[in-house]
Amino acid sequence: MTAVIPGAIPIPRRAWKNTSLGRFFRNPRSVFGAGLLLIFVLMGLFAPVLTPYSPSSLEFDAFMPFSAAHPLGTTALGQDILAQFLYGARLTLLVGAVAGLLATFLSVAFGLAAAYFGGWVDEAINTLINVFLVLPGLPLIIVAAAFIRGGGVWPVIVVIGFTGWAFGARVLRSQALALRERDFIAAAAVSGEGPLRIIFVEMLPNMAGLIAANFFGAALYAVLSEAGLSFIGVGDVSLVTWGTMLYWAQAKGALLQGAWWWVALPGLSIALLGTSFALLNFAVDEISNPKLGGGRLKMPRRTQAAPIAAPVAGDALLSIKELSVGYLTPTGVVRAVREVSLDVQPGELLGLAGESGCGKSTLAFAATRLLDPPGAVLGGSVRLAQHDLLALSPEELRKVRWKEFSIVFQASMSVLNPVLKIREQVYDAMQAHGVTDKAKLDARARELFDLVGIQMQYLDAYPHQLSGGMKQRVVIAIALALEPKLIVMDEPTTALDVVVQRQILQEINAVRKRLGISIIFITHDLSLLVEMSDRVAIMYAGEVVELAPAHQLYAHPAHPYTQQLMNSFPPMTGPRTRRSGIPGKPPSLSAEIVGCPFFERCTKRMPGVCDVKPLQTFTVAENQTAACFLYDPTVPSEIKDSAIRSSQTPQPEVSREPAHTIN
Ligand SMILES: Nc1ncnc2c1ncn2[C@@H]1O[C@H](COP(=O)(O)OP(=O)(O)OP(=O)(O)O)[C@@H](O)[C@H]1O
Repeated sequence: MTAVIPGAIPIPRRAWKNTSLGRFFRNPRSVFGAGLLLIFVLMGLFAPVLTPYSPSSLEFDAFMPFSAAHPLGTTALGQDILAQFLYGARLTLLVGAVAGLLATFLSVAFGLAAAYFGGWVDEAINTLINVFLVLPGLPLIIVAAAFIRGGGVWPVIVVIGFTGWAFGARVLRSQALALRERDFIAAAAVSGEGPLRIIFVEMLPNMAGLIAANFFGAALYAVLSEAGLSFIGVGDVSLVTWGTMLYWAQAKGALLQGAWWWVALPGLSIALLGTSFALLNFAVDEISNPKLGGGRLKMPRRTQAAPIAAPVAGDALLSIKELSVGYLTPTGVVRAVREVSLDVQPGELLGLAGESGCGKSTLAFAATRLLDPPGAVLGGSVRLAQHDLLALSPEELRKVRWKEFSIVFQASMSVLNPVLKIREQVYDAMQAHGVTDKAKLDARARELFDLVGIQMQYLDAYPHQLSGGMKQRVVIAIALALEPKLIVMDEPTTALDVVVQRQILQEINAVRKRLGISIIFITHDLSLLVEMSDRVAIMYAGEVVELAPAHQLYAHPAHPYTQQLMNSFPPMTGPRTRRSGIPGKPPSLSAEIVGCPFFERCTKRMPGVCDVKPLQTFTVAENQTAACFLYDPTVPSEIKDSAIRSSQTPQPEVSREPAHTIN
């Protein structure tokens, strides 16, 4: 019996009619296509039962009319036409199925290899595909078949298979290339899945419809090619297929003799077989794509979070030291992160904020070894517990990722594979790290769903059946699967509406406190960050310009940039007032920055100090640091006082650029 949770919209148990087989039988095209194919298969299988004659026996008179003994008469050579037709189905289907499979196998192998390995492999395969596509199909088969003429059915199958793969390979290559760029493939690679598993478990199921279409197309091509070859007398005309029936009917003047059915029967059957392949092609495509098979399920009521425990204090879990990261572009190096040092304590939620383009994501990507070229770490170190993250080999990194730390990105719900059920995807991360026991996997999945507030029934849903918020919860559940010590969350809720964002953020915070994991949290919502973080780091132009406990940062922001940033947001309490952004724009990260990067936009700037001295970080209060010369004990207090005084009088605008988005 399905348990009913009050207030929730239960997912009905998967009725038989909702299974792939159920949908197959409810689809008129698949029923008609499969029905036709079944008739032909049964005809071939039961040929010895349906007719007493051998198809090649020449013992009867030529062109005998219809009779009880010969319901379809006889051929010019005295063979029973019904026997020829029934037995002909056997070889015709065999050629279609086996040559279709062979061509499909080659298409999949070449198409996937080209897309997955890229580079010279792709170039070589693409050239081969182009050569096969440029060569005219039928003449190519005729030439090839002429060499192996009279060798039975297998040479015909081989020739058709080897000449019929190129078009499918091109289509599958394009599909695989598109899939390779999808987030869920990148996520599978990041979670440690090997190339074979990625190809066979992640990519192939997503291509099932196309592969099936390819198979039916190739089978149709094979049947028609065999008929064409036989009809013109190439191939083995001593075999009995519908193609050779056409050949003999034409050669012996069946139409002139009035025996039109000798031509019509195999011709019409070939057309009907083609129709059944085409119908099955459409149906399989629909069934293999879960998006076409079910409705969207509604958001369930969230479960109540358990009481929250305080975070555990102790030595730094993550220690980033003087990390410098750049993008090596043709016009020079964009120095996106500049000698950043940050520590994250066990159980701590460290918020990271700053304007768009200040290097938050680059810092998160570089620290977790996810930076792709042209990004490169230019210096510094990252330690997570006992691991020197930047020095780990790919294999060592694979073992550490998900187990020691995991990552949730902006809109990372797109990492969910659309054709795999949520359950399989939750299991995946755990299986990649050696948890294979089904009971343990199931128990853990249930635990995780409970943690992030999703009903268990959704384990058996497909991603498209979940709302955006639920998908994001699933991704967070997956990130929690192996109880990592640290989760890096880069704007994990940006793609969601404000209400769902809040819910999920609160949920994340509750889970974090309950499990004692550390989180680096990047979000555009600074007031929320202040509310939920233990400490907040403010980044500007690739540097951490202020680091302080959240309440301290809120009550006494030290850096003028933080102060101006805070002024850009509505207050958490009190009346709402009109807010403006920070005038001006950050400096170019490609250029050398002398002095304070915020100098041009700062209302408290001290010319002659801030724009000439190398930037340093100063202690402002207990646990609060700021990269600002207002806190430099060597700068005379008169200069500081004058700068602060002048900031209280209206400032000339440095730039009339529109305010920037604050992230
Ligand atoms: N592939 C790239 N090539 C060159 N420059 C890049 C590349 N990716 C990012 N950058 C630059 O690096 C700087 C930091 O970008 P990053 O995405 O880390 O900032 P961010 O603070 O996370 O911004 P956002 O909040 O918009 O994501 C920006 O100036 C950006 O233009």
